[in-house]
Amino acid sequence: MTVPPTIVAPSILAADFARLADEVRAVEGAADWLHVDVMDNHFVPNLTIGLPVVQSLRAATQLPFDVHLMIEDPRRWAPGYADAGAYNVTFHAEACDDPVALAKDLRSAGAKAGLAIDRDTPIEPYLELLPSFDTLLIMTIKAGFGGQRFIPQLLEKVRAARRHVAAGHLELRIEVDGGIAADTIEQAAAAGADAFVAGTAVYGADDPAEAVRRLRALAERAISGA
Ligand SMILES: O=C(CO)[C@@H](O)[C@H](O)COP(=O)(O)O
Ligand SMILES: [Co+2]
Repeated sequence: MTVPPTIVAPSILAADFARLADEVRAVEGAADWLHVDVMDNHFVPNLTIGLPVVQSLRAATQLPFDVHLMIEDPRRWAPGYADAGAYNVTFHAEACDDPVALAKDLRSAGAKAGLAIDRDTPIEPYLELLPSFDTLLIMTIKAGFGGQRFIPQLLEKVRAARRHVAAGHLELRIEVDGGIAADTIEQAAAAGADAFVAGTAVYGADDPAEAVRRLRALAERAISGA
């Protein structure tokens, strides 16, 4: 698989769940990854979908799945998503006492491994773990719900992560998630993010595929400094 320089990942949390396969196909050809938010009503106070839905959806699209686990006990559940064909499986640092061991399990199961950092979690303690990961997901809201307002102060974590990645020559995606839209994506890209989750901004648009293309163009313009 060729690796695009900028990833846009529509979050199906903002899609119409009664028409999920159609909603996914609406962004196929425009999106790079499909972001799948799994919530268990314990780690976050919201409940979404789980493994059976991901397994069924896997057959409905060619898009790589970017699974974002907002669950307790990710060591029990995360490898199942890799087995179901997820491209990238991201779990929260706050929910896991041995993130490096789980990253190894995910890679052994054939997936990329992602570490997520919620709004109130500092990034510094996790920087030294990053060589074990393929993706670092930095929440730009408090995890749990779509449609929240982007918190620009959280981009300081993105800047710190980008500096660390550059200094260590790490191969790591820095993904931002929460409130990413046409008026916020450029700041996130300029701070050093290169993967962008967007739920409301994509599925709330009249033309979701066009919304994805527009977001990517804005991010690429900010990254190139144009
Ligand atoms: O993980 C989450 C929410 O916890 C996100 O992936 C949201 O689904 C993003 O939605 P928008 O903020 O783009 O509406
Ligand atoms: Co998410």
